Amino acid sequence: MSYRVVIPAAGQGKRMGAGKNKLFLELHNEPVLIHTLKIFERDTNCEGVFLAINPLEELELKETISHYGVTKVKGYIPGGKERQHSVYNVVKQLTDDGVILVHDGARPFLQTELITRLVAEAEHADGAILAVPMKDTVKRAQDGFVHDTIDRSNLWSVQTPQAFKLSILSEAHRRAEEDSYVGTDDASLVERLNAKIAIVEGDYDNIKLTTPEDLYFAEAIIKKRKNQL
Ligand SMILES: Nc1ccn([C@@H]2O[C@H](COP(=O)(O)OP(=O)(O)OP(=O)(O)O)[C@@H](O)[C@H]2O)c(=O)n1
Ligand SMILES: C[C@](O)(CO)[C@H](O)COP(=O)(O)O
Repeated sequence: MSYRVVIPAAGQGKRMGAGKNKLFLELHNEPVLIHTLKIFERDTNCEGVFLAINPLEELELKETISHYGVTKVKGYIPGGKERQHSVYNVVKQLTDDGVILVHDGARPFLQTELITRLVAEAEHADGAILAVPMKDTVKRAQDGFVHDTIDRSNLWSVQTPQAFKLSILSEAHRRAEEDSYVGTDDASLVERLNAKIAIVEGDYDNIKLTTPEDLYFAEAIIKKRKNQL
C-alpha cells in the first residue's frame, strides 16, 4: 500500500544542546536527517516526502539533500512554533485522500518492515501508531513526592511513524487548532475524534534523538547494524 510521509524537521534541538537543529548533526559522516530520508528513499511504497523546515535552513537543506542523492522530497514547507503546527502546515498543503505517515526527522533508525506493518494496520482502523511496551515503572509526582504508581501493563512508549488517512489527519488538526488544543503527537489529536487507532509494536532501536546521551545509543545501533550486514 503506497503512502506519503510528512517529516517535521523544523525544530531547534534545544534539549540536544548542540546550538543548532540536531537533524544536521552527523552520524557516521551523514546528517541525521539524511539517515531518516534514506529510509523512505529506498521504500518503493513511499510516493513522496514532505518536509516541515525552518526557512532559514532551506538552502543548506536542499544542498545537503541533493549532495546525498535523495530524490523523493516533494515539498519544503515552513514549520511552526510547535511540532503540531509544523505538521499541520504541511498537511494543509496535501490533497488526494490516501495514507499519510507522520515521522519525526529525529528518528533515523526506523526499519522498513515496520512501515509496511503500520500501513497495513492503518487500512483497518482510523489510524495506526508504532509503540513499544514501557520498560520502566511510571509514577505520578506532586510537589516533588510520589503521588501514585501507574499500572504499566497497559502503558506504551509511543514512537513514530503514525499513519492516518489524510482526511482524518486533516480534520484532527483542524479541530485541534479550532480548540487551541496542542498535543505531543498526532494520534492525540485524532483520538479527540473518538477514533480507533491501532498500536503496532515497534522496536527499541527506533529512538528519537533528543538529548546528548541518545547520540551514544545511535552510535551503538549503527555499529550493531553494520555488524549484521
Ligand atoms: N516546532 C517544531 C518542533 C519540532 N519539530 C520536529 O519534530 C520532531 C520531534 O521534535 P523534537 O524531538 O522535540 O525536536 P526539537 O523540537 O528540535 O527538540 P527540542 O524540543 O529539544 O528543541 C523533530 O524532528 C523536530 O525537528 C518541528 O518540525 N517543528
Ligand atoms: C511524536 C513523538 O515522537 C511520539 O513519542 C513525541 O511525542 C515527540 O515529542 P517531542 O517533544 O516533540 O520530541
